[in-house]
Amino acid sequence: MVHPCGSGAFGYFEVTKDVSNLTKADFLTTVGEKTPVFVRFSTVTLGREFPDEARNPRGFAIKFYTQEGNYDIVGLNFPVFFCRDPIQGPDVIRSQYRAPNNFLFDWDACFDLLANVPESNHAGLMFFSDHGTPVGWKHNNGYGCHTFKWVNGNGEFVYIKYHFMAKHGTKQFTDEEAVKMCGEDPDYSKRELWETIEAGQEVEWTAYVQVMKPEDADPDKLGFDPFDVTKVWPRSQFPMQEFGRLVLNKNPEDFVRDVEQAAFSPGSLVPGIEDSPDPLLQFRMFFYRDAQYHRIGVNLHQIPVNCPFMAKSYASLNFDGPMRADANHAGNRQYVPNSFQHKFRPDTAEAPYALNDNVVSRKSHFWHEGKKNDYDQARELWQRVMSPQEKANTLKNTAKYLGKLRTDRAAEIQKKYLAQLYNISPDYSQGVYELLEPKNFVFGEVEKLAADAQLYYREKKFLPSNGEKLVGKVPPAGFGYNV
Ligand code: HEM
Repeated sequence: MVHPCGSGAFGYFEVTKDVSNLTKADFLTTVGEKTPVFVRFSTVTLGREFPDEARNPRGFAIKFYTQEGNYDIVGLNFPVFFCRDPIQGPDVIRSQYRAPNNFLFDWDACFDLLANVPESNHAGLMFFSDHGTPVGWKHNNGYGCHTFKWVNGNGEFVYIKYHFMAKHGTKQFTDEEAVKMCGEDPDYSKRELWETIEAGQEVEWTAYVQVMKPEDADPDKLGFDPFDVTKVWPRSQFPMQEFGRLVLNKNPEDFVRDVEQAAFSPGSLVPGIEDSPDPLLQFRMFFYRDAQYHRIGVNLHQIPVNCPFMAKSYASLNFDGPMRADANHAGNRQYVPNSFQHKFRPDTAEAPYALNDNVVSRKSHFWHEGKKNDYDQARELWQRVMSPQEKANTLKNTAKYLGKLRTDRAAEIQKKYLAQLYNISPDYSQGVYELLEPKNFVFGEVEKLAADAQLYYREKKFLPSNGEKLVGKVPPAGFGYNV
């Protein structure tokens, strides 16, 4: 179970810049238009009653109640995730979770996964920096993380990434301050949001997109895979374009009804916004609802916070079943396309969700797999972006937790993990090693391992094969079945 500890609030999204040339999404086409929203913040792997200032990534999930149905952005306060292969997602979660035999937090598992998955160390660097202990929910930026597609009225599309930048600025606790706050007020983040809104203040983020033309989405030209959720798009190449503001101004009335039973899904899309060929995103589009059908029930959309109450014609796709109490399609056909006129939308023949094209999947040719360039962006973050103070804190935090390993494999895990850091930047690795207590190996062993740490647990079949790569445009010959 993930993201159980969290809280949220209602508000609105307002379009501030015209992006109608990029997307036909109805709620984004008119400057000044306001759409109601609900936003839930969370820690990822810590329990519901666990102190919410503890070291962890933060969930940042937005539900837009649009007139075309609900649209969810289910993001994080990190712009990247720990893995790119969707089937590895549950492993990432379990490695940061409690050990099943004794239910104790398991630092061996956490570092073991980072040690063996080269691409996880971009998010790993953020995790152990003070980014892992932000001051409450409101001093966080929110990121969509994945690459999405915006499609305009002419059927033309661009790839995009979302950024929600905290208007109140970002703030972080040091490890010591966060640990102290966990004891003083285990509900710090939840309380801060609640009290800010109760005091009549608004909490706000400015929304930006980065835009990439499909013909530019070629990893060989870019030097990174634009569909890899462990990578960012450099802002110098893909500038941030403002398009709106996200404002929270109303607290929930009932925690269980409005917050606990909120259900977000990356598959909850509206026309004009589509997925990209990112396999982890495509996987998420399906399984969130499965988790929620188990957690809440099949008619979860009838819970007020999940109900698409703004939709011009609200006809649920869950025909019949338990808890069903609404008009059951109200006499409309329960399938599309059909030959009947829709009772509420007589003017449209379009299916509720029509895809722009049929390129929605990719072969498992991860462009960075097994290459040293997997570390390039983490190196950029370490060497160019982080201040000397931020680096010093990161070294201290990392060494503190790396020193907590207890299993008989501890030294091996520590060495392999430091080999990953060495490939990011030798001084990063050396800095952690110097602060590590106790030291059960010499640094020379780390240097040796680093030579091929990029190949740890790489399956040959996933290494990019000759000439095969995913680019943003449909190849003239199509893919496989598509020829
Ligand atoms: C394959 C990798 C992943 C797995 C297996 C996974 C799994 C899950 C599951 C099972 C839930 C609970 C769904 C529910 O009951 O409502 C969840 C919630 C969530 N996930 Fe993921 N997740 C993955 C990757 C990601 C990524 C990449 C992001 C961000 C871009 C993300 C952001 C979130 C957020 C924000 C929530 C909580 C939403 C809320 O507040 O209710 N997850 N995830």
